[in-house]
Amino acid sequence: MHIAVTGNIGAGKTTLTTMLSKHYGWDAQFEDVDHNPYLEDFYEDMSKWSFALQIYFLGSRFRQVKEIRESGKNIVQDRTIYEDAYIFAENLNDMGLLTERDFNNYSSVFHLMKSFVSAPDLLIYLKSDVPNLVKKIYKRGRDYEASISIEYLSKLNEKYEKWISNYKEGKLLIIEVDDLDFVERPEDFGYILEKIEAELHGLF
Ligand SMILES: Nc1ncnc2c1ncn2[C@@H]1O[C@H](COP(=O)(O)OP(=O)(O)O)[C@@H](O)[C@H]1O
Ligand SMILES: Nc1ncnc2c1ncn2[C@H]1C[C@H](O)[C@@H](COP(=O)(O)O)O1
Repeated sequence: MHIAVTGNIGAGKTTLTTMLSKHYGWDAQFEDVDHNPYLEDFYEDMSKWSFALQIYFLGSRFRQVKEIRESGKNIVQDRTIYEDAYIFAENLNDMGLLTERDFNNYSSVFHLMKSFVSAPDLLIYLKSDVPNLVKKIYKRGRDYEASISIEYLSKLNEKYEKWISNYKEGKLLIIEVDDLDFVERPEDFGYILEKIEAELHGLF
């Protein structure tokens, strides 16, 4: 079983991935954030570092895809390779922060990799509005994320909405998280588990 948790920055992916892996006793796969050699520089100068960061995330995410394929274990994954290409890289290109030449180069590598990628059995989209994302990013308190603008988050949210509304690769569960506190309220976590189990009925 392969479940992936998707959503904008601060939506709660890492938190929910951790909780689900503990609850089901499954392995968790997290994004390469703390040891990422480009992320801090990227937020200081997006135009300069966007290509290097995208290549780094693509490689790191593809390594995860390979591990998921080879391990045969049940896995909960924090963010997918699709988001790097369809959300972040596309948005940086739209914003003029990733040149056409670099975006085309990136996209051709991504499309090659995509042919080796299997979609998760279930994609869980944590849908959140921008003010809530801002609150959560502030609460998490990574210094280098202080420069993230409302405009950047809004554009990413638009990309998420477009991608999710066309997603047909596998089962999809959309959870509106703005009024949920699945950390402090067991009933909210229970609500998410019920939804997951209803979607995966027969696969458990
Ligand atoms: N539903 C929630 N209820 C309460 N706190 C949350 C919730 N989702 C996320 N948080 C908090 O918001 C911050 C960002 O969450 P995180 O899981 O790191 O988001 P993401 O991985 O999507 O960027 C963390 O401090 C986390 O504890
Ligand atoms: N592909 C990406 N391009 C730019 N930035 C990215 C990409 N993937 C992740 N990020 C950033 C966004 C956050 O600052 C950190 C961690 O993501 P999060 O949504 O908080 O788990 O990396």
